[in-house]
Amino acid sequence: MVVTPKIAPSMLSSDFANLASEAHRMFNLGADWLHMDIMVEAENPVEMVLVMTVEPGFGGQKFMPEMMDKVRILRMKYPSLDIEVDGGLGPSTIDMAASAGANCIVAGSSVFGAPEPAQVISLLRNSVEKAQQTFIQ
Ligand SMILES: O=C(CO)[C@H](O)[C@H](O)COP(=O)(O)O
Repeated sequence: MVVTPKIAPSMLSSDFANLASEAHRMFNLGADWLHMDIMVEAENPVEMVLVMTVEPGFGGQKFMPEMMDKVRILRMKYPSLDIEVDGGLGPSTIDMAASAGANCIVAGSSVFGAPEPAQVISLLRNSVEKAQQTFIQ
């Protein structure tokens, strides 16, 4: 079973005064999900694991490649689990996360700060799909 790529622009990087239009804009540009930092208590079995690739709390931080070991181990053990990475992801870092096995990509500043956010969303998705081809072979 191959998990599908899910690209999730982080609303932390959006215009908070216009959240509804920012959300519509991202979906219209090709986003699958929107990422919002909300803490809740979970009672359900695990559906997705999030590996933070920056310190939680704010956008625009540097990607931590050392977190990819966790992603790799999780992907080896759980081939059909949604594995999300969050922080510092964009065109220059996505291949590290995708090749480690992440399929859900949270990206804030690289999407909201891009002149063409749709191109970044598409690039992130393509990178995950391309990496998944190498897993299948
Ligand atoms: O949840 C977050 C921090 O807690 C943000 O989603 C994360 O930092 C994404 O921002 P960027 O892509 O700019 O690093």
